[in-house]
Amino acid sequence: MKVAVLGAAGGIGQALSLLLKIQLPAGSDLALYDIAPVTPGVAVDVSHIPTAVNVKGFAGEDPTPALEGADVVLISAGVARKPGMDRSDLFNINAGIVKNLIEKVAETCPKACVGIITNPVNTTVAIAAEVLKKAGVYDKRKLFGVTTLDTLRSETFVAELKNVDVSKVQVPVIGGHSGVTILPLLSQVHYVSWKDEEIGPLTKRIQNAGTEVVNAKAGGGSATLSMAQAAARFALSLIRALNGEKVVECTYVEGDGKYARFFAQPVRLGKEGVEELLPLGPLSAFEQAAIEAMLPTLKADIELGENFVK
Ligand SMILES: NC(=O)c1ccc[n+]([C@@H]2O[C@H](COP(=O)([O-])OP(=O)(O)OC[C@H]3O[C@@H](n4cnc5c(N)ncnc54)[C@H](O)[C@@H]3O)[C@@H](O)[C@H]2O)c1
Ligand SMILES: O=C(O)C[C@H](O)C(=O)O
Repeated sequence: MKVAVLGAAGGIGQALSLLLKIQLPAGSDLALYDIAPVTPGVAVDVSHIPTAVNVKGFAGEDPTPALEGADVVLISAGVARKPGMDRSDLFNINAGIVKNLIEKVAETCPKACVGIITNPVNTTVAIAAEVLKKAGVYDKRKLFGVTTLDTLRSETFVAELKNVDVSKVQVPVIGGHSGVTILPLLSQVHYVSWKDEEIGPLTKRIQNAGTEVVNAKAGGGSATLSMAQAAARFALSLIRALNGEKVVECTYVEGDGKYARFFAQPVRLGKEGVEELLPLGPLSAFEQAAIEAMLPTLKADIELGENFVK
């Protein structure tokens, strides 16, 4: 199994590379790529950790050598938010970066599973889909927006608020990855009962958690360490599935289009990527209303990405 990280010299990329070096199955190859000249050095650095994972680093304008033979490509290349910005403010720079990188994926490893971390995820995934489609290699089972950080945050905040063992908390998070499009299905959390007045504020905290980090870092970037853990969890689940296990994760994929072309939802992963879209399950009146309320934003975000490529 070969995993390529594009954006590997960045805040997320370096921490993710470390986690993958430590946790990928023995015999895996890890290719680290970034435009930053330090990237081969990042690879040398993590390569000294004694695990049976082969690491190579590549810098410069062309990601092709990193992508050759890749089974999984994780993309965190691009710019991050500063206080006062929305994720959508990153579109002008990150749209072109994702488009160019995905063109190389389409040429070099068209059958790879691709996880997009670069914001605005609601839009960059649509860009990636359109680029792959144009190249005639789009397989919707293999393209993912990585929304796992919303799941991690939901697990953490629910456990804190309800004083329960965090390792037992599971929270499906659906929709997209910005503001009101992030919807944790708190009504489905097992072993927890809710007061009506808890749901609104907790939902809002989860939706604004990215901004909480951006403000706390005060101009020094956005979530990197928790995001690296989220991306590692997603990638390791995907790799277990590609190796034959059945694994369930929430992720932003092209589904049945009931709500929007792309929608984060629980999916069963298998040897070819998404094997089955799982039902959202019973929704509370609050959750049903929140889905309806997010759809204009989510659909506009998706359309922006589609039009960028067309
Ligand atoms: N999906 C999520 O939940 C989530 C969470 C946190 C951050 N993000 C997003 O991830 C992205 C990266 O965040 P970060 O904190 O790692 O930023 P960063 O600035 O620390 O790192 C970005 C890296 O991308 C590299 N890069 C820029 N253009 C490139 C190109 N054309 N090819 C290859 N590499 C290129 C830079 O050299 C840099 O090393 C941002 O867009 C951020 O908003 C997403
Ligand atoms: O909030 C951001 O800009 C980064 C990321 O999407 C996050 O949720 O932390």
